Amino acid sequence: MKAVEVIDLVKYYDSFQALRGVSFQVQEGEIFGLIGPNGAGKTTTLRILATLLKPSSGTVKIFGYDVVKEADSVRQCISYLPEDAGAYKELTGLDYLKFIARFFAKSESEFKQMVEKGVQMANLGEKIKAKVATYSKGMTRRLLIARALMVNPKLAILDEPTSGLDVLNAQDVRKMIKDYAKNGGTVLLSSHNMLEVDFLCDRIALVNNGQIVKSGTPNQLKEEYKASNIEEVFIEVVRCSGTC
Ligand SMILES: Nc1ncnc2c1ncn2[C@@H]1O[C@H](COP(=O)(O)OP(=O)(O)OP(=O)(O)O)[C@@H](O)[C@H]1O
Repeated sequence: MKAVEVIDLVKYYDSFQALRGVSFQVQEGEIFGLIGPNGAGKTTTLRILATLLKPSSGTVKIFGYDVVKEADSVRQCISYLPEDAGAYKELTGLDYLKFIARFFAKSESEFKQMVEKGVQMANLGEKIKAKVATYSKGMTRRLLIARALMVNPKLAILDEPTSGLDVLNAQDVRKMIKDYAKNGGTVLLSSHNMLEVDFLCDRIALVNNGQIVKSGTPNQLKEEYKASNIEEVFIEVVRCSGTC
């Protein structure tokens, strides 16, 4: 089944056109990455999918539900993690996970399962009982990713999940995302780190200047452009656009 179907998505901020006809699909169980430089339109796309921003035109469906006409049904399928998300600093990590789980769990046993899963995913050891105010950036990010995934969304929308993290924390977060998809979840993420998506994503779309300039599996793209990594592919695609 199609988890995401985006057709000819356009977004204007006043007279500025941030998205110029973006189309892509994500299949259930995939990790799909929107990759591109700062200002390419990744966050705008993700915020529209998360029902936080209205498109100017085009169609977006999440598991068959229209993000404009059926926003409530879409919200029940997704978990969205913004790039600049924060957690309540005065709560402990554990209390924060419990606070979130209360909104989503339909029974006491589901609540317990969610919290247990969140604690396991965040993998913060004894620090889970310390206040979020005492966490490093990496620890907070791990808590937030755990929060987004523990509620078992059909689709996790993660904006720059590893942004600002050191190598070890970034690797932990990537593993959390991989494990989530291995267990049947679908993930749509954005990144401007073109090297990490090789490891993480089943398929990627390269976004530049409000448009998807190329999409495929990382291997397909590297082969097509005889490149050793996605950064080289991106440079080649942008260099060639309009001239090759
Ligand atoms: N609220 C807004 N009002 C006006 N312009 C905006 C607004 N939000 C984004 N933009 C513009 O739209 C374009 C796309 O921005 P967007 O945040 O979607 O890019 P991005 O690919 O997520 O970038 P980054 O990697 O830096 O987060 C940029 O030129 C940005 O300046």
